[in-house]
Amino acid sequence: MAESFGSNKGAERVGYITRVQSFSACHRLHSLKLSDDENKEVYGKCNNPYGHGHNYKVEVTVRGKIDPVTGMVMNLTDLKKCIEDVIMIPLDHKNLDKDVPYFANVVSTTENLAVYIWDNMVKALPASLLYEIRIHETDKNIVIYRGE
Ligand SMILES: Nc1nc2c(c(=O)[nH]1)N=C([C@H](O)[C@H](O)COP(=O)(O)OP(=O)(O)OP(=O)(O)O)CN2
Ligand SMILES: [Zn+2]
Repeated sequence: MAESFGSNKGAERVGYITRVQSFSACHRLHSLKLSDDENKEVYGKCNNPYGHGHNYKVEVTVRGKIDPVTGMVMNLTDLKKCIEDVIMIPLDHKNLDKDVPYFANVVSTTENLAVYIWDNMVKALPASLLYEIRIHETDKNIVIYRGE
């Protein structure tokens, strides 16, 4: 009976670890596939030609086996370095639409920002570890992307 409380689960335990990173950037929601009037209609105030800013908060979650020797899914210090390379250097204090080539013809919605971060984080992390990118665009607007 006592075994069912965790002592006999075998060697493999799976854990999820998350690191949170904030960054500031400005953008404008504007689709090259829509007319100016359609853009105004779809994006409203967020289509303002002079843009607007956000203090984004990104949660990067990795999932994997808890190494029985190190006790870690991965070293959070290594995850911190990946976040610096993938999020902070290219995005912090940037104009997403003008400074980040990816958004030259991709609308800088938070959904697309999550895809951008996912695609680059996947390349920076060991294989199969990335589980979720969660972005708080504002206190009220949250986007989740899991690579689907
Ligand atoms: N599906 C999406 N919809 C919207 C996005 C987005 O990225 N994906 N983005 C925006 C605007 O860029 C902007 O972020 C909206 O800001 P705002 O309306 O000010 O944010 P809040 O809703 O949190 O503010 P309120 O205080 O409630 O007005 C719009 N849509
Ligand atoms: Zn916005």
